[in-house]
Amino acid sequence: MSEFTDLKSLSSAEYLQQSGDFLKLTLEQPDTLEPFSFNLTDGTKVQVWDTGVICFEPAVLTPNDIVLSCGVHGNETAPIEICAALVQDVLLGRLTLKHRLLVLFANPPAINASTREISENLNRLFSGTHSKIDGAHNAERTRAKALEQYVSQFYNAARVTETVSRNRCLYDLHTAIRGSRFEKFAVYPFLHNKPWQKAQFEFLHACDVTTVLLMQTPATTFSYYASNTHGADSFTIELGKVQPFGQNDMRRFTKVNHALRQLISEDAVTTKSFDESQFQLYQVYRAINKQTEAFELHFADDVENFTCYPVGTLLASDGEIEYRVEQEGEALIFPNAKVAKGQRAMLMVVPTSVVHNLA
Ligand SMILES: O=C(O)CCC(=O)N[C@@H](CCC(=O)O)C(=O)O
Ligand SMILES: [Zn+2]
Repeated sequence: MSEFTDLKSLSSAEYLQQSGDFLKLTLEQPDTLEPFSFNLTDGTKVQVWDTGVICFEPAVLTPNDIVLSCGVHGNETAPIEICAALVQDVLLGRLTLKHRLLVLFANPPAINASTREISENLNRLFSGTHSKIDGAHNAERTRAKALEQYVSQFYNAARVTETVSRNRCLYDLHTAIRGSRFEKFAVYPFLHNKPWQKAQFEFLHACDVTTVLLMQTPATTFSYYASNTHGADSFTIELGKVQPFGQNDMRRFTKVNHALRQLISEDAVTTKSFDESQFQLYQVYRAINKQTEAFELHFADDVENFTCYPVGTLLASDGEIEYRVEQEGEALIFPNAKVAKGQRAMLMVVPTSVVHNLA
């Protein structure tokens, strides 16, 4: 389609069929988009459920239900660019879909504003937190509730046969505020002591993600919601450091791009057998929550995720409270003094192994 095609002269369906640019359509109408649907020439049904919410259903049934999400934090642009290109290629017939797919551009107003959030952190509002009675009403709460409904609708609408059990996954793609000793890493939500999945580590390896943080407690994140509520294989996947649109070096995402495209268009992703020695595995040693507005970090903004300091080093203070390194090998991750009071301001993590609980 010509780059001069005017969105306003076409219906949304016509625009999408001609341009494949679902991200542009979403960002032009960031608050709401009337649902519509059409079929691709190969029979794949395309349904737009809302702004940023697009569902694809191939004509032939497979057991896999795949959700890809991005833009939960509006300034994390690389995953948004990856997903937008992937959706466009499916819509324009350059990538043939094999499995049911739901793609979510999670927080369009924050993407437009190039900010992490508008009113509050969307990724702290899942598993019903959006509707806690003492909470505020805002666009992120409304969106968190809607996203839960769309994910439920997607998984529940799968055409189930009696003999085939379905495989659900949800990969929530992010980038981190800081640089990282290990550029890409995943957060594996708490599985309530069920075994960690070897096939999922193999998929992460194919995505060029070999650092994994294993969580030991429930969370209010999107990935924990998908895992705990829907039994999906799910991760938060951090693909590098935040950059403005157009400033991502897309060559750094070749492997993850390829793996995601294989995931949706082929029977299986090409993987290597799991070998723990090729991974950096961590578990949470302690979570440090911001208790007062006096919370401050005692290291520089360019200190990378997974940095270790000697035992006794002062890392943060919160009024009278001091947080010092307690254990050899303890590494910091996601330090952020700007979070809301009561929220996680930093995690301290330690190396671990999964061989004792792996399926
Ligand atoms: O770089 C940071 O400090 C934050 C990056 C980010 O958005 N991380 C996610 C992790 C979610 C999880 O724990 O699964 C977040 O904080 O929401
Ligand atoms: Zn994020």
